[in-house]
Amino acid sequence: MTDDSARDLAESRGVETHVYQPAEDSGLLATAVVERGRGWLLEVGTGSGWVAERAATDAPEVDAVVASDLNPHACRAARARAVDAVSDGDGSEAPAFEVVRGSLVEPFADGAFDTVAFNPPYLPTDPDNEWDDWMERALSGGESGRELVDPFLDSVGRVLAPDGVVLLLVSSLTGYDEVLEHAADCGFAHEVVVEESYPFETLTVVALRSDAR
Ligand SMILES: C[S@@+](CC[C@H](N)C(=O)[O-])C[C@H]1O[C@@H](n2cnc3c(N)ncnc32)[C@H](O)[C@@H]1O
Repeated sequence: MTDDSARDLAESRGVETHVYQPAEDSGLLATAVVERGRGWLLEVGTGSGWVAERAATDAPEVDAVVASDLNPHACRAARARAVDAVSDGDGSEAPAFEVVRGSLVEPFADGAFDTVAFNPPYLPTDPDNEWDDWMERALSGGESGRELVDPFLDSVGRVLAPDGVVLLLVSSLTGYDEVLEHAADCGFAHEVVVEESYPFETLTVVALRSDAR
């Protein structure tokens, strides 16, 4: 079977091929966001928008939520979720959160957010096995697993308000120590918010704050 016919079959059976659906990693990030999110919150790489909805509806210290993704299918799914999340869901009320299409924090102004949350694509992927679709963009962190995490850490400080916090999901598959070393090089101190171990990986959400405070 060709890749295209496999995809057609998956689509005709309603199997999601374009948008990452909530999984254990999403659940851990949502727990951290509800516990630690505050003020204006940006969720980078929102996928289905499920974490952003939790931030908008369940996080007591969060005032407003913006969700972003590079994937246009994800942006559409997240926008539909944001509309459905308000009481009548017919579009007459403001959506529960705003959705912006763009890469990492590029679309956003300096110092705009008190909290930035990210569950990045993190699986180390052999370049010969890249599969080149939106699901690859959701899952693959390139050869090292850190091809999105590193540029995110390099740029996120720009959009953080003074005293802002980053909530970043890190997998042991991506290299926990390497990610935290890069975060330290970018001027962040870290603290573990929540951690779970599974048969093949340990997932940790770290809170990162500028260590220049
Ligand atoms: C592991 S999924 C997480 C989805 C969702 N946040 C969750 O926890 O269920 C990673 C998401 O990052 C998005 N993504 C990949 N590259 C991106 C980029 N350069 N800028 C913004 N989002 C990106 C993918 O499209 C995908 O939706």
